[in-house]
Amino acid sequence: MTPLLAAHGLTVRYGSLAALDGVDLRVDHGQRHALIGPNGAGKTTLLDVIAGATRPVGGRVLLAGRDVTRRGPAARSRRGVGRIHQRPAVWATLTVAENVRVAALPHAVRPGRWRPGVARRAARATADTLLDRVGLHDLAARPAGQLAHGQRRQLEIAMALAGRPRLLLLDEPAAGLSATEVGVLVGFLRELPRAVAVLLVEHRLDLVYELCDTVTVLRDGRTLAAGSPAEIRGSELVRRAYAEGVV
Ligand SMILES: Nc1ncnc2c1ncn2[C@@H]1O[C@H](COP(=O)(O)OP(=O)(O)OP(=O)(O)O)[C@@H](O)[C@H]1O
Repeated sequence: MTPLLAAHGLTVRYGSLAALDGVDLRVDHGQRHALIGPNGAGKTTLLDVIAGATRPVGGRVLLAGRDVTRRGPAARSRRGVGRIHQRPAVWATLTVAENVRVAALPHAVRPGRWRPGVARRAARATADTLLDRVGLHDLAARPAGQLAHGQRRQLEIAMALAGRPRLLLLDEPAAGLSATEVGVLVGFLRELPRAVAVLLVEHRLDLVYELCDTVTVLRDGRTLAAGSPAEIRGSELVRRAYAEGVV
């Protein structure tokens, strides 16, 4: 079956540094795939390339078999790529509900059927549902800038889901969250429908092993290992890479 995401030979250079050096990655429909590795391994750069925010100097990105290497972030989003960032990116002066509605609007009606009133109503309904799901319904009227970090994280996830992604890129979603908030996040991610595949960058290996069925380990811009959580957990190569300098 054609994979949802296929990346071949991705290379990104910053001066003499190869942030990515010929990386291959495959994510299947509905998969929970983790990307781990020491600091500076290239994990965020790989998400950037998949999201279309960074153009590689070599390699190709295919989404459901289509080459999108030359397409920007908006085109990737239309093709089903959603993303949350290391630092939650929300519009601080808009309310929580408005943030999700704005994110939902371009996806609210099918292309060619655009009518402003219909789209606005659909976006409003999507926002209501998603704010319920992430537990922010009671804060819907609050400016997003007033939210605590963990709440912003939930809001950004709701905004990403408003784009109806088939592939959700999550960059360290647990960073800066309290233990309770991590529990909420994990519960939420476990309940995500399988129609959404997840590519998760996370330093907390307990979360990786709990949430993911496949793990790819990067180091110095290259793939060090890939396999099931059990295989990665048992890998001496991975253990050494982590012992030598991580997190
Ligand atoms: N815009 C940039 N300009 C120059 N170097 C960069 C840039 N972005 C990333 N790098 C370098 O590329 C390498 C890979 O960085 P990247 O952020 O992808 O790593 P990472 O695995 O996500 O690390 P971390 O776990 O610390 O977030 C690092 O050496 C980093 O310093």
